[in-house]
Amino acid sequence: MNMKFPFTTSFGTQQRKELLLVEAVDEDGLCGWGESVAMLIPWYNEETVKTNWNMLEDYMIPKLIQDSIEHPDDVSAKLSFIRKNHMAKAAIEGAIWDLYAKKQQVPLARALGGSRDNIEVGVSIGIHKDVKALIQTIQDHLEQGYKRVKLKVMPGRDVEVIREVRRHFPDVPLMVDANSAYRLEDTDHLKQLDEFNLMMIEQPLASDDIIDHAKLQAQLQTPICLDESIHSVDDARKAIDLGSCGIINIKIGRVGGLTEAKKIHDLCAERQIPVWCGGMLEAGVGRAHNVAITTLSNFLLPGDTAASSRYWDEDIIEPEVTVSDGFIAVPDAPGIGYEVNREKVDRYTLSSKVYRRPADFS
Ligand SMILES: O=C(O)CCC(=O)c1ccccc1C(=O)O
Ligand SMILES: [Mg+2]
Repeated sequence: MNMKFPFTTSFGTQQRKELLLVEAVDEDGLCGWGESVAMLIPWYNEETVKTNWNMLEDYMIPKLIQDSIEHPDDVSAKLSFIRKNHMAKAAIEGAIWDLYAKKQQVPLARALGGSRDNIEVGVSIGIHKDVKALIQTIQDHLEQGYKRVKLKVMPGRDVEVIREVRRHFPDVPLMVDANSAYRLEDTDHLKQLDEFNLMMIEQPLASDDIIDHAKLQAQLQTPICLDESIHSVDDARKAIDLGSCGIINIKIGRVGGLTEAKKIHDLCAERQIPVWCGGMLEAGVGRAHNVAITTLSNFLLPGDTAASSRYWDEDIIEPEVTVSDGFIAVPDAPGIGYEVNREKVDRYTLSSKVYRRPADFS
């Protein structure tokens, strides 16, 4: 699928998306859907669409197919013999969560323990070459009701750009995301951001770091939010203990699925660390999963899950995810609550494969 606009971050520009969908079908013919957020190039983490397919085919599906699954919370334990590959794990676990919720005839949001019936959303805006164009993009999204604006930044596209944005929008809830573009030596430079009353600065330093982030946070007033650095509830605990961040971005794919996402959410609630749901330019299935997890009580800040129409001329779900006054209404149909449009999925499909349980499975 091609996005409506090229999206530029400190690691590169993307517009074409290939996404891996997993459909889990039970003995009664009920089906659940999951979407991998891996990209075509391993920029954000080490996974790609192809490595996901490989991991699913060679290790994950053979393991899950050989015994019964009582509850979706069991999936991550069954797959724990495989290191990392979190986006592939999340794709299949997500399909099983959706299937489970449909079987229980409850919305996925409720199956996960969420209680909100609408969620507040913001928008993530890529690096623009031209500041005027950026101001216009921000203006357009504020008019559409988005509750906060996140700007991608990198060295050379930061302090002066934010100053100009603040001049136009002095009171807008604003944050920035560096996708690991800085180093600890940039501390003095990053301190200049404190004057802009930013909600947070997301992932300024290395994707595998929590030590330097703690040193940086000690020097900054603006809270650091970790994205890339948090892969598990243990990572979150260590980062909180070290003082590496004041806020955590939860992405279902990055942490290996909804079960781990819930654990991080619960830990952060206990430790009074607000969380919000990050985005990975998802199509409808992934977007629907993000909506469901965001209904949990400690998702206290607007997420990056914007409307389908921000990204796609046509999404693969019905209805599409829509935003009104900065809120998404959480669907109340069972499972993810949106229908996957099979005709559209078929039209976009490059390859697909069916894996069946052995005939003697009981
Ligand atoms: O609109 C979205 O889905 C969020 C976009 C976004 O910020 C992002 C997109 C791709 C990879 C990483 C990130 C990020 O949050 O760091
Ligand atoms: Mg980020």
